[in-house]
Amino acid sequence: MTGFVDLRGVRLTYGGTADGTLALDGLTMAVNKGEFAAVVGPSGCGKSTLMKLATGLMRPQAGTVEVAGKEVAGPVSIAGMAFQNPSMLPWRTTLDNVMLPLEIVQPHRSRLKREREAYLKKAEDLLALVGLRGFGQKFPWQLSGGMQQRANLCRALVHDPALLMLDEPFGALDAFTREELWQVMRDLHAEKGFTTILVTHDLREAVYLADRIFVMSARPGKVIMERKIDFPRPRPIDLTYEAGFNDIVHELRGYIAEARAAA
Ligand SMILES: Nc1ncnc2c1ncn2[C@@H]1O[C@H](COP(=O)(O)OP(=O)(O)OP(=O)(O)O)[C@@H](O)[C@H]1O
Repeated sequence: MTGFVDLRGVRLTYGGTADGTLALDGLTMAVNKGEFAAVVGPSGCGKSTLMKLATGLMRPQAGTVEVAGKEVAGPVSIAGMAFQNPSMLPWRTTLDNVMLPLEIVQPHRSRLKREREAYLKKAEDLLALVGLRGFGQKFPWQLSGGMQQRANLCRALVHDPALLMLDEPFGALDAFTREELWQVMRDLHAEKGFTTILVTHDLREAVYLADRIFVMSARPGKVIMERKIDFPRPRPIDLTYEAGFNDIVHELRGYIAEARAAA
């Protein structure tokens, strides 16, 4: 069975195949439709590179990358992305930042002028869903880091992507804000049902949010193991303080320590 996101035998070298950096080699993974997948691994193992391949920002030198049954040959328009740095445009209001993908991604781009009111409502509804009701007219620099990251998630989701790619989106936040945002993410995923791939260094974050965790080797990265996470949903945040939860975090930590030692 092929996954909604399907990478097979992928190799990616930066800066020329002869003397470049081999980032990924023999990477194979398949993420099912609607699944919340997390990718963890030693620093520099190629996690961000994997995200660039799955969103079509780069092409592999060997192997195949498919999304929704189609070989990825350019930027994947059904994907939304959010990174550690929200990078909001400071001269646009929060609402206008959230609306930005609609000015770029088809078919929304052609419809935006005609259906502006409906799109505005959609963006405002998303802001409300992440706890930012009434903040649309503020500029990003008037928001806290956690609020900016909430708005960033809205921007990644405003064009209803079937696939959401998250690269360390909560990494720069304090522990309390991070836990709040995990719950926001949990609820958005439950409500919208998009397929998600989350790259994170935070094993608690991975275990709390994911249905399945892919563990990568040290560079050149490949998937060395998959761990299914069966906690029922919706998952209360207190789960992260339970013994069974911490056992899984500890188990994953062991795999990564082994991968680092084998490098
Ligand atoms: N544009 C680039 N040019 C050359 N080498 C690169 C480039 N981007 C990444 N690399 C190298 O490829 C390897 C994988 O990088 P990547 O950023 O994918 O790893 P990562 O797992 O996301 O890292 P981290 O855990 O530190 O965030 C690293 O050795 C990195 O130095």
